[in-house]
Amino acid sequence: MKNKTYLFGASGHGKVIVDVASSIGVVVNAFIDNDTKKIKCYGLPVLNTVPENDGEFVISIGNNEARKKVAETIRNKSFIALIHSKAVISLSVKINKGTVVMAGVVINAETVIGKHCIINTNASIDHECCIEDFVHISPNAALAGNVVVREGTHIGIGASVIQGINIGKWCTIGAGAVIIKDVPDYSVVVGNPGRIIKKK
Ligand SMILES: CC(=O)SCCNC(=O)CCNC(=O)[C@H](O)C(C)(C)COP(=O)(O)OP(=O)(O)OC[C@H]1O[C@@H](n2cnc3c(N)ncnc32)[C@H](O)[C@@H]1OP(=O)(O)O
Repeated sequence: MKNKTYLFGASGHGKVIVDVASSIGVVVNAFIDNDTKKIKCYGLPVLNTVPENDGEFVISIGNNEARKKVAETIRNKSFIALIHSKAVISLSVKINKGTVVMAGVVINAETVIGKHCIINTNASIDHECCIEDFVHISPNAALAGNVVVREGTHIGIGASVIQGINIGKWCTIGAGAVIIKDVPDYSVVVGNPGRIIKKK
C-alpha cells in the first residue's frame, strides 16, 4: 500500500506545498495542526494529532524556528523533499529531506540544500552554494555562486547576494537587500548595500 503524505501546519504556505506535491503526482492526505479550531484547509482534513501509522511528512510552517521545533518533536517520522515539476535543478544538486522547492526555482551545479529548507517561488541559487538546515530563501531572492547560508537564516523576498559571501546562522536578510559583505550570526540586515540594523 502506498504511504500516506501529511503536511504539518495548516497554513497558506501549506497550501502552496499541496500544489507543489500535486505538480509531481503526490497526493497529500491531510494537514496536521495543533490548532483544534482548524478542521479543513484547502479542501483537506486537518488532524490534531500526528498519525501513529507510517506516513511521509513535510513540515509546512514558514517560520524557521517553529519549523525546527516541530522537526525535533516528530524526529522519528519519515520526511520527504517535495520539488515542483517546474523547478530547474542541476542533476549535481543535493536536496535533503523535508525541504520544499517551489515553482520557477533554478538551482545550479553542485549546490547542496539542507534539511527542512524552503526554496520559495522563483528563487535563484547559483553554482556551489551551501544552504544549511531550516533556511528559507524567499521568492525572487538571488544567490550568486559559492554563497554559504548557515542554519535557520531567512533570506527576504527579492534579496540579492553576490558571489562567495558567507551568511551566518539565524540571520534575517530584509526584503530587497543587497549583500556584498559576509554577515555574522544572528544579524538582521537591510538595504543596498546591506547594513546590520540589529541582532536577534
Ligand atoms: C511567500 C511569502 O510570503 S515568503 C515571506 C517573504 N517575507 C520577507 O521577505 C520579509 C522580510 N522582512 C523584512 O524585510 C523586515 O522588514 C525585516 C525583518 C528586515 C525588519 O523587520 P522589523 O524587525 O520588524 O523592523 P522594522 O519594520 O521595525 O524596521 C526597522 C528599520 O528598518 C527599515 N527596514 C525594514 N525592512 C527593510 C527593508 N527590507 N529594506 C530597507 N529598510 C528596511 C525600516 O524602515 C526601519 O527603519 P527606521 O528605523 O529608519 O524607521
